[in-house]
Amino acid sequence: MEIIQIHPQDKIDKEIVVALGNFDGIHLAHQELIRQAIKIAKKKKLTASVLMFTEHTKKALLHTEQNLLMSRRQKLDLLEKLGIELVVEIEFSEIMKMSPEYFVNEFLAKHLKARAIVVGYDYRFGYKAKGNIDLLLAYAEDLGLDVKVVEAIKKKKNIISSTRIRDEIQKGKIGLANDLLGRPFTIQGRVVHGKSLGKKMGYPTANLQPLAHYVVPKYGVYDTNVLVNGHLYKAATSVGTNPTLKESGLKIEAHILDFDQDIYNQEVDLQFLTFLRKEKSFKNVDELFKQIEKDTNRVRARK
Ligand SMILES: Cc1cc2nc3c(=O)[nH]c(=O)nc-3n(C[C@H](O)[C@H](O)[C@H](O)COP(=O)(O)O)c2cc1C
Ligand SMILES: Nc1ncnc2c1ncn2[C@@H]1O[C@H](COP(=O)(O)OP(=O)(O)O)[C@@H](O)[C@H]1O
Repeated sequence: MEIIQIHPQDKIDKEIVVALGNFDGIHLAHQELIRQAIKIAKKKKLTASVLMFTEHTKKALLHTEQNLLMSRRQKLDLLEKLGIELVVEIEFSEIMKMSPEYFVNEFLAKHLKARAIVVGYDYRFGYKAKGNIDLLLAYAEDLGLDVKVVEAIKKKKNIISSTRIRDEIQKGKIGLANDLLGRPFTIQGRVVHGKSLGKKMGYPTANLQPLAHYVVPKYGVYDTNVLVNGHLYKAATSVGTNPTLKESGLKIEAHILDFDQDIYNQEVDLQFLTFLRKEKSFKNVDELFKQIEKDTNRVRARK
């Protein structure tokens, strides 16, 4: 899969079919859009592409909201796995300024050489999101562009959306979120140093520094898997502020079962499977670690 970063004036030299959207999470409905794009690409001999909006690095650093379902790396890896051939990245601030007409007639049709477009039923585009599906269809007809609009896909009577998945994760409904994603919600993070109390008490934990501004799962303990160096291990994971220890700030820590390696500074993938219990403030550290033992046993018992 080829990845290119462009500015509004740049032109690309391939004729493409382009799937449009933000694709945070690449959930089941996003996956359908991507399948449709690939189908059209095969039929019309076009390059199967996705247009991705990036944030200016400085702005991304200032970003205070924590709501992403995946990092850029995770998105690119999944798009490649699904069969996308080209990802075109452009800064959102540059797209935002284009009028709906310029976005379709100039940017998509001329600069990107889009010959077909795949969008979801509620797609908006252009300056102040003024463009909608009807407008897109009208411009496309004049240009002779093929447009495939994917209807709203539902699961359990509700439309699948990134917003809905974020809400479920924040409520601890990981099972449902994973059903809508079509895979486990996964936080990528680097293992950093904590207070080293875990090791002393027989339950070392890998403290994760997330690699993106992920949505934060409901505080509590989760049954998880963790991918370390290509190996998948079971792990009992805590998300929260560790109230027993009067700590402050968010901590995501995984006790990996049957594991005894130094993994400081390594990047791992933490896959959330089930919410086990709420975070609690225990009377003392011994009580806390008795409970951690029980949590670990529940994870061990999982098939
Ligand atoms: C499975 C598991 C469950 C946890 N549950 C709680 C909890 O309910 N309340 C709490 O204050 N801390 C909880 N923690 C966090 C521990 O306080 C923390 O992992 C421990 O103090 C070790 O910290 P360290 O990695 O900085 O050494 C839990 C940790 C794990 C691994
Ligand atoms: N089973 C395990 N689960 C998680 N981390 C482990 C495990 N075994 C060894 N480690 C290593 O030990 C570190 C955790 O030990 P801990 O005492 O909790 O230290 P810290 O407070 O720095 O997180 C991890 O970052 C990792 O390098």
